[in-house]
Amino acid sequence: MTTLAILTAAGSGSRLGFDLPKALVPLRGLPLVLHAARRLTASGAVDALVVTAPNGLVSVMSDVLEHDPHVSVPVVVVAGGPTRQSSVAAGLSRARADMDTVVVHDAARPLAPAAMIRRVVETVKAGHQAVIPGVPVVDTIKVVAPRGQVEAGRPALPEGVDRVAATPARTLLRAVQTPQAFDRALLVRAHAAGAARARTEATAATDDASLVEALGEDVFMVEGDELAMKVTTARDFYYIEKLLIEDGR
Ligand SMILES: Nc1ccn([C@@H]2O[C@H](COP(=O)(O)OP(=O)(O)OP(=O)(O)O)[C@@H](O)[C@H]2O)c(=O)n1
Ligand SMILES: C[C@](O)(CO)[C@H](O)COP(=O)(O)O
Repeated sequence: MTTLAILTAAGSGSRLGFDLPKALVPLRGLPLVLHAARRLTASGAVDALVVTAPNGLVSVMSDVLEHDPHVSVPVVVVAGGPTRQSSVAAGLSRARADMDTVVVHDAARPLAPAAMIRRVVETVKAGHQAVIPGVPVVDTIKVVAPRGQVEAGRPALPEGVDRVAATPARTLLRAVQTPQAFDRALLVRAHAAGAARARTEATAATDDASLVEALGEDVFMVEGDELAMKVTTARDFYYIEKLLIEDGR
């Protein structure tokens, strides 16, 4: 039985604001997607890779990955969709029946360490069907009431003002990272059930585990890692570059 990793790399990186799609932006000379692919390979926990590429860049992405001596597992590049959820679904459609475990990882998290990748995959192999990494949050998190909905008995709020609806106990909150690993059949079922949401950012699931939760199935959490942080803005990019230099690479 084997493990497939779907590496999502089809995003544009609009919040990063560089000239290239985010996954192709070089970090210390190597595109983000290659950092992530090398770490997945180095973990020894992954047997094959499916990488999602922005429309029109499938062959560019293939060139980046197929000639890298450190990516020693078979790689297939597919065109992604309009949302992350639809891109993962495109990758998942390439999973073969003999692949019992599927790992979903973001190229936008290029430094996820091999030990953390193994931790997530091994927990699935040990019988937990959906496993995600999480880290404690440092801020107090508030839930605000949905905007644009008139709340009975309350005056309309001016632009730029939200009403706080709740304060979840911080000790129970975790910020969730990738890679997330799943029993393949469960992930296929979760994506099939949630497929109607995948078309737009407004409705799409922001991670794969939430599609599994929507089925009413358990999702389990293991310890994440600061190095698995997501590159969203330019500030994240320069911070992660500093982490990489400190890490001696
Ligand atoms: N249609 C999409 C959108 C995102 N992704 C991937 O999903 C991961 C997380 O997405 P995000 O950080 O939001 O990347 P972008 O969509 O590129 O960023 P932005 O929203 O700033 O444009 C990234 O590795 C990205 O390449 C994808 O494969 N397909
Ligand atoms: C999947 C994810 O990385 C978990 O934290 C995150 O939800 C992706 O969000 P994005 O807005 O697509 O970057």
